[in-house]
Amino acid sequence: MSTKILVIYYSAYGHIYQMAQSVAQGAKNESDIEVKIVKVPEFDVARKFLSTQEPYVKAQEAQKEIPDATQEDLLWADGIIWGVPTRFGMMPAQMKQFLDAAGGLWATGKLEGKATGVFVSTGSVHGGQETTAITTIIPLLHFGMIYVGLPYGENPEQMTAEGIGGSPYSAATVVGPNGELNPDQRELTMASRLGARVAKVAKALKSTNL
Ligand SMILES: Cc1cc2nc3c(=O)[nH]c(=O)nc-3n(C[C@H](O)[C@H](O)[C@H](O)COP(=O)(O)O)c2cc1C
Repeated sequence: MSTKILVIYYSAYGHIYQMAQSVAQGAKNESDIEVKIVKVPEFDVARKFLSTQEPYVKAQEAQKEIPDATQEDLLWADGIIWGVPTRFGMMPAQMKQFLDAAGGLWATGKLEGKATGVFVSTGSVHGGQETTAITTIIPLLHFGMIYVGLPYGENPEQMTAEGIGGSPYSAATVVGPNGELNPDQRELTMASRLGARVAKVAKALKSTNL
């Protein structure tokens, strides 16, 4: 039976959505992997406010075919990769709400043993790429998931003094203060390698029945 990888993300302005596609492609390139992409539902109150912004409206239009995430998706998956745009150096409330609502899965240990990884985005280089990844890891460990990072050995693009995303903790992109940048090819490559790495670990864990 194939190993199932869920790419679950929230993306107001589309950058994390672009990264999600590379993550999914990297997972799909591995043998015997089934991939599903879902988005964390928007808050009604946020939609009302953000819908006055053209970049938000455009980005949501581009994602309209992506189904909203459910807790069943989390149960379906053998590996779960989370796309998290930085809000004040940590995950957005939309993502936190989704995780909080899945507390029943924590209580029953339903996500324990699943491989997991994270990709993030920030406006600025030092706006919280690493804090967002590391603080996202905390609830994932509470759920009992097995965290997969992005080591330098597989991702030499990280070894640079340039202001691009990517660290041992997660794949990442820097979008610019006004969201004016698209993910750099190196950031997309690292995202794709993260997808492949989580897929491989999920497959290995599945074969051990952990
Ligand atoms: C309320 C809010 C808070 C933000 N906080 C940060 C921050 O702390 N550091 C940073 O670099 N960027 C910050 N940003 C910029 C977002 O990280 C950026 O818009 C996001 O990464 C783009 O991803 P998306 O296009 O997938 O939505 C913030 C944006 C918003 C709307």
